[in-house]
Formats: sequence, C-alpha cells, structure tokens
Amino acid sequence: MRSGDGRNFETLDVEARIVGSEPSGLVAAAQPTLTAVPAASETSSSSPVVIPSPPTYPPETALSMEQRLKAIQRVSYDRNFRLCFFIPPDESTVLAYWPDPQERLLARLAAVPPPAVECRYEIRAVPGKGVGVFATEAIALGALIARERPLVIAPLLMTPESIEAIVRNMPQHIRDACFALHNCKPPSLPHFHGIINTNGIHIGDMPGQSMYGGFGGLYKDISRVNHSCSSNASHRWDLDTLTGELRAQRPIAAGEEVSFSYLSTDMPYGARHAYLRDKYFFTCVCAVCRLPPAARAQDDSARKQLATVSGMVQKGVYFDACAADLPRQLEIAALLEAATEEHPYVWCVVAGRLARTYCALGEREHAVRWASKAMAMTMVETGADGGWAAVVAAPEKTDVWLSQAIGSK
Ligand SMILES: C[S@@+](CC[C@H](N)C(=O)[O-])C[C@H]1O[C@@H](n2cnc3c(N)ncnc32)[C@H](O)[C@@H]1O
Repeated sequence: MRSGDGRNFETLDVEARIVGSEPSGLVAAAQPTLTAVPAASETSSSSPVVIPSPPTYPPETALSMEQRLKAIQRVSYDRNFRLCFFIPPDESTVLAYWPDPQERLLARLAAVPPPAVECRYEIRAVPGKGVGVFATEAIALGALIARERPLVIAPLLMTPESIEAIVRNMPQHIRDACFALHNCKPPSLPHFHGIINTNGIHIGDMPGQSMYGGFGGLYKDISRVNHSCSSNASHRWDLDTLTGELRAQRPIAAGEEVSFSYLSTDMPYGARHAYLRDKYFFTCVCAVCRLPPAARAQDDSARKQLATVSGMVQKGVYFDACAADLPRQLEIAALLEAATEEHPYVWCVVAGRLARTYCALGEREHAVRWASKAMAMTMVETGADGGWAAVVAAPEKTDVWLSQAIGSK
C-alpha cells in the first residue's frame, strides 16, 4: 500500500488530506507566510488586510433538539463486527465507523446537510471507458467542479462481514445508487466488494478513528471520474462538511473530460500500466502513455526528479524565500511547468516562495503572477485562497514589500 495514494478501499491512489484536522505538516505548511499590511499613507484611513485563518474545527451545528434526538436514534450497532452506522435525517450517507468516544462528533458532522453547489459537470458515455465526467462550462484553475457527500463513508480495512453489514444498513436509495456504480473486479469477489474496490476514494482519517487505517468514500458522481496520467482535476476531502471536492488543477475547457490520477505521480510508465491493469482492469491510452519511447523515458525521469523535489518540499527543507535563492526557485518552477502531471502541493510552496521573493524585490508583475498561481493551487489543496487573494490584489501592501521599501530609503 502506497502512502498518500489509493483509489479504492484496498489501495490508496488519490492524495487527499483532511483539512481542519491536520495539526501541522503539509496543509499547514501550504499556508502563505506573507502578511498584507496597509501602505504607510493609508494606516490612518483604512484597516490592514487580514489574511484569513484556517477554518475552526469542529464546526458547531445549529440542529434543533428534535433533529438531534432523531439523529441519535438512527445510530445502529452491529454487535458481531463492532461497526457502528449512522444515517443522518436527510439520508445523504451511510457513515460506518468503529465505536469511539468521538463518534457523536462524526454523527454531528453528518447530521448537517452538505452545502449545495452548482453542478458544473455531466456524466456521459466515453468509448472504451464506460462513463465519465465532463465539464459543462469552462472551469478556471483551482475552481470547484463538484462537491458531494459520499453515499458511504467507511473504514478502508473491513472484513467481508462488515461490508455485508454496511449493505444491510443502507436505505434503499443509497443501495440503488451504489449498485449502479461500475464493478471492474472478477465475479469471484462478492459484487459489493467489487464496487467498493473499483470506486472507493481514499479520504484520510476521521476523528477518533486514526488507529483503524483511514477511511474511504463511495460517491455517486465523483466515483465516475476516469483516470489520466496527465489529469486535470484533484479530489480533496473536507471533514467539516463531510464532503469530497473536485477542483480543477489545470484550466478545463467546456466539454473536456474531467480526470484525476488513480496513482502516485512519480510512477514510471511500466509500473503505472501494471498497476492499472491489475487493480482496475484497463490499459491507459492517455496522451502521456501514447508518447513515443524516447519522450516517455524523458517523462519517467522528470517524474522521478519531481518526486525528489516533492519529498524535500514536504519536509520543508528545500529553499528559502530570498532573492539569493531565486534561480533555484525558477528552476523548480520550470520543472513543474513542464511536468505532464500536476503537483498542487509543491506548487503551493514554490509559487508562494516566488511571490514572496518578487514582493521583496518590489517587482509587481512577477509577484502578482506567482501569487495568482499560489492562490489557485492553495484552492486545489485546501478549498480556500489561504490569504493569497489579498496579495494578488495588492502585493505592494504586503509586509515583505513594505519592509524592502523602507529598508531601501
Ligand atoms: C472508478 S471507475 C470510473 C468510472 C467508470 N468509467 C464507470 O463507467 O463508472 C474505474 C473504472 O473506469 C474505467 N476507467 C477509468 N479510467 C479509465 C481510462 N483512462 N481508460 C479506460 N478505462 C478507464 C475502468 O474500467 C476502471 O475500472
């Protein structure tokens, strides 16, 4: 099992991080360090631009006592397998989890109906792939394509009996939607296990459940997204609303198929094909997989190089945001720009450092360019702009720019 990877309940392909429960590390480190402050001449007439803080966790709900009682009554308990099930009053999901003092927190999150979003996609047949998800309008980098509460939220590691218990506890409409999903597995595997292993998307940890090895979500629509080794979208899990988000990690044209990667981005061609054949029973013929052998070898080597950079960036040891390091920052940005697969988290750090450096140098055009990139990639990673919108609007009002200006007087 590859860490941070995982698309089904057995193997983890899609990088998803729970925002709000991440104490430090990746998501926390993705937050920009620039602080926008007003220009000296404005301090008396306007207040400083404050960079938003991360969302509070856990969110409080505004449920009535009647709704709470109804929700609690619907918690059932499978005595044989120790799995609990919670079905919220709107029957939007079946939440399966292990008994824990924090289970009411999970039930409380599920009891709040998911936020409504405009539908910017449609599902239709794709020759050779079954069905797929297509953009119905142009979608900008970082923008939301879909937000959806999974039909089922369940631990990744479950016995066949626990899986059967989930099916038994499903309301009919959820069962129908689950059974309408594709099953790529051989008939030797029970049908619902096949559906879970074909369509489940890794969503990370749940409060009080960390010792059980992560959770997966089975979505009515997001599970219809097909794979590409040069994908244009990214899935992220939002614990606060118990929903999965699909965001554009590249600009997507109206009518274009939406794809994400079922794999770790550093895998070379041969390993990707073996994995997709063994787990998902298809052969990828995306643009990268159709490259001539020499170009494909070059792509494999770029993936390896970027995996090294990504590892260093994630450990926070790569480079400083300072003018002296600018050539190295630009070198990494060029590598990322040429990559056939996106690296949103690495972009957050690299574009953020470049924006900061150009603010320190007082170069507005470059500062705005890189702050815009950092903003879009922070949206992909966290669902929020992380404070970059203020930097894009007025880089000359950031503390870095101002201290440089004061220092040069
Ligand atoms: C999670 S489902 C995706 C939705 C699926 N196409 C459907 O019809 O419901 C995964 C399955 O879709 C198909 N698939 C996904 N990506 C594909 C691709 N790039 N080329 C061909 N088939 C693909 C494979 O059959 C795979 O087992």
